[in-house]
Amino acid sequence: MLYSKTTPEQKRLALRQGLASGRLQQFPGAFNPLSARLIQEKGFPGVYISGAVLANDLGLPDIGLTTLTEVATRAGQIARMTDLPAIVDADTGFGEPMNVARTVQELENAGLAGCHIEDQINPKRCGHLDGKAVVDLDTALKRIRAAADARRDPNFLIMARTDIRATEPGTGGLEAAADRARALVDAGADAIFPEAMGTLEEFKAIRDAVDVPVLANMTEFGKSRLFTAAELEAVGINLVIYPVTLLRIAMGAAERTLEAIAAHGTQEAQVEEMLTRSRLYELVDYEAYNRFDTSVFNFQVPGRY
Ligand SMILES: C[C@](O)(C(=O)O)[C@H](CC(=O)O)C(=O)O
Repeated sequence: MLYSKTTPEQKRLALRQGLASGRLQQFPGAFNPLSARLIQEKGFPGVYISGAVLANDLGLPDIGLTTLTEVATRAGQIARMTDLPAIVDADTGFGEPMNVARTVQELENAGLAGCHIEDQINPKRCGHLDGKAVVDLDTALKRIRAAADARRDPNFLIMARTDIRATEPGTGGLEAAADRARALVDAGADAIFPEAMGTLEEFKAIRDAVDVPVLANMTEFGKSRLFTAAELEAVGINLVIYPVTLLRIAMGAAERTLEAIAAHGTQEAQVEEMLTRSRLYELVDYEAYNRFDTSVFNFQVPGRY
């Protein structure tokens, strides 16, 4: 009932333990607090909170328009509804290294278990689009150093994302990504998110370059094929995210339903696809609120007062 009773510290520890377990951690992207409940119920070990989803949810493109306050607030609302650790996309960290430091502290305050900070210039783009540019190495490293220094809980995960792969064609970009990944780890990154890897061999090259956990981004309609968990595990990937999957599928269903209502004057044919009223109530733990109400109502004030 209400918010999760698992503390942010416990969630961060669970995230660290999951990453150290040697098993691939699958983190689906929650597009709202309720979907985080569903992710937990289905047995996943964690929740991802996508910057693209947070921006798109506001009707905005994912080009760095959202503010730290918006991201921390919404990510916090999602994180508090689940016992699972939640990792949020902190884009470029919302400014200079000093801003990155504040970003990390605000995300800690919001109950997140970790975040990733990338090396794109502003305005940033989706990592799977062309025409991206990255900041120089010095700036990229300072962002990560600032993030690592600012955290108060040593288990808050600082993940460095590098977008450099797609800025240089051929193997040049891959070598640049491996070099940058090594430097980012030296600057304090706990994990690496190599963006827009094309093949499993590319993921493996980054895996071999660093000795911290490596993330794979299985976003649809992007530059990477949708590798299975088994394929990713076989090349040593530790964490896989499905950032926009649930939003895309939910919006797809919403679009089809609106078309059906417009065409047929009823949603009758769509009802079978819906979460039923009772299933929805189950997800929000409706019964627990009723029990709480009854127990408070029946509470007997002890006679000594
Ligand atoms: C991971 C990502 O940064 C996100 O915001 O979720 C996006 C996902 C997407 O646009 O599909 C990305 O840049 O890959």
